[in-house]
Amino acid sequence: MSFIHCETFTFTVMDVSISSSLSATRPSLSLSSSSFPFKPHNLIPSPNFPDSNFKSRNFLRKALIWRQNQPVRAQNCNNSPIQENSDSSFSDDGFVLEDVPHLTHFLPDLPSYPNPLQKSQAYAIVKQHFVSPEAVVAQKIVVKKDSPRGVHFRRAGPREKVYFKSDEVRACIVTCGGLCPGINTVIREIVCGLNYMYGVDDILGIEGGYRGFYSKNTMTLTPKVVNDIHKRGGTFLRTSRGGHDTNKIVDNIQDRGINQVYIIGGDGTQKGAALIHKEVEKRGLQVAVAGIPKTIDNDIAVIDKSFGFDTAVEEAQRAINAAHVEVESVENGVGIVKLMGRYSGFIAMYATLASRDVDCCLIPESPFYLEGHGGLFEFIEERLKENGHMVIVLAEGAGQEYVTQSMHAVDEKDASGNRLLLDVGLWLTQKIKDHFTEVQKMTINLKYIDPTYMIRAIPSNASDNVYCTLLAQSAVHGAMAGYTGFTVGPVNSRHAYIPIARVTETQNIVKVTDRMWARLLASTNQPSFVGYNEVMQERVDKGTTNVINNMKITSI
Ligand SMILES: Nc1ncnc2c1ncn2[C@@H]1O[C@H](COP(=O)(O)OP(=O)(O)O)[C@@H](O)[C@H]1O
Ligand SMILES: O=P(O)(O)OC[C@H]1O[C@](O)(COP(=O)(O)O)[C@@H](O)[C@@H]1O
Ligand SMILES: [Mg+2]
Repeated sequence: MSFIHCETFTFTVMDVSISSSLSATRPSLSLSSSSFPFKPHNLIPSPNFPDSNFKSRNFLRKALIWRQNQPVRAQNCNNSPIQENSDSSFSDDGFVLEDVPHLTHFLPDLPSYPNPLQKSQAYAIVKQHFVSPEAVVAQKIVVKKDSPRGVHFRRAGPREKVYFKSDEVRACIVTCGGLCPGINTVIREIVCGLNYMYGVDDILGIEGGYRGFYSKNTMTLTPKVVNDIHKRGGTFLRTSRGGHDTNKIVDNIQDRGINQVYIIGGDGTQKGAALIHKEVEKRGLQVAVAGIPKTIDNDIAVIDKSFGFDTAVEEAQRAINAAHVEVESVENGVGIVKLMGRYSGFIAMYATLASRDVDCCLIPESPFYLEGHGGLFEFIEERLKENGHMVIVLAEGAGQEYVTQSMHAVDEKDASGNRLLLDVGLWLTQKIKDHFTEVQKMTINLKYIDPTYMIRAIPSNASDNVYCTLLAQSAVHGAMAGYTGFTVGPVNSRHAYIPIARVTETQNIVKVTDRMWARLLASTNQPSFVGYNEVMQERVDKGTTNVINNMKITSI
């Protein structure tokens, strides 16, 4: 068994089963990484680790070749050679650690200090004060007996050593992108965590998103100032889209003497955080950059779930209930509820599964069609005959291709470059109305509810509050321990430090081939629309249209 990793190097290799017997001797070995030519989030695969699980196959192949050509030099994490454990040998069990950067990677002489939590009353009773440097969290927990051990992330939590003296910390917090329930709780808990756990009392709030670094004044944050903010929706610090200017931001960080930056935001924000981290590293500044992932859409990769998502699903129930009450009180009532979800239908899917009053859920990941056998119109007709009413839940990103084409709209973008969506709810309402009055000659009662901003603006519920606290405290522990360029989040229910690139390279979407979507289909009994392509092709073959894309629109 062998264990090769090092907090002090950018690249990490682990070919190891971490066992408790090993942790006592901390069998950490490191490879000299100076000659390593590329560093996509510090990942080195074990030699026989199958790269089919990864997007960056090429990288892994190169890493593998590089790794096989390297002389192995055993060291511990303080760079002093250690004796290889007797039961340590290189094993090809496919263990991979995707490590996060550490300040000592580019500031090797940075002094460390004992963690003040050692003396904390709160932690006095905890069996193991500090998270062992060997503790990692597996990305995949459902495995087969002989499958490679796979990707792991560093477990989040307090470390024995910190790389900042409490009275030398000047932290700042910024919130960017769209709103989401729970942002204020995260702000509050970063401030309180820094203050109560580490005695830090110099914390600045950057107002109005990234551009606030260079165009606004800062506000001083103390536990007293943020005491009540978790009871409010929105963000106490305000937010914005666009305005990310890496150099101006880092100039400002430098000018203000900030050495810990906490960045709360979605995929766009995290990409910005990665750039800030890189610039900080380039300038050789002792500045820890910590990202806290935020999105109501739950589309951030790797982490189990984003904060505010549970609150959103819960609040969505109120809109669905209202739609249901309305439509069951009239004849042929059809309720349409639009929920957020730009590219992913998680809110719609979970709200549907939770509600039991929803007859049909439409999400961006599962294309649907309106006319013909197996189409939405046919399904609505059946449900109305059967029950006299029905409720449709619609994610805002669903059917965008239809709406765009029918409105001949041009692509518009917001200040951050995100495509602006058209209102699919209004479009669908009109289509259903037209179909049933003009084609079916049937009177229906349509009620369209768009609760999106009402959902996004509420404070977080109890479970999200707890979750936000964990995120905030993990971020604080990570920054104090000298980690940087990382994002925090739960992976299989354990909080971990994840390289930022890992959460921005892909977006989480509902996998319609997974069992969860099947559960939804089984609960609503809606059409799966899987025949979509076949139907379209059939129509093209029949000569009704020449272009599949046009067909989608002209036939609706
Ligand atoms: N690729 C990127 N590189 C640097 N900054 C970015 C990038 N994408 C977005 N940002 C910045 O991140 C902030 C929030 O991005 P946005 O996409 O609006 O929200 P979210 O972070 O929730 O996805 C904005 O200030 C924007 O300028
Ligand atoms: O109207 P805004 O503020 O641009 O926000 C709308 C978008 O924000 C979202 O809530 C996602 O926001 P983020 O990208 O900031 O996470 C989407 O669901 C929605 O399309
Ligand atoms: Mg986004």
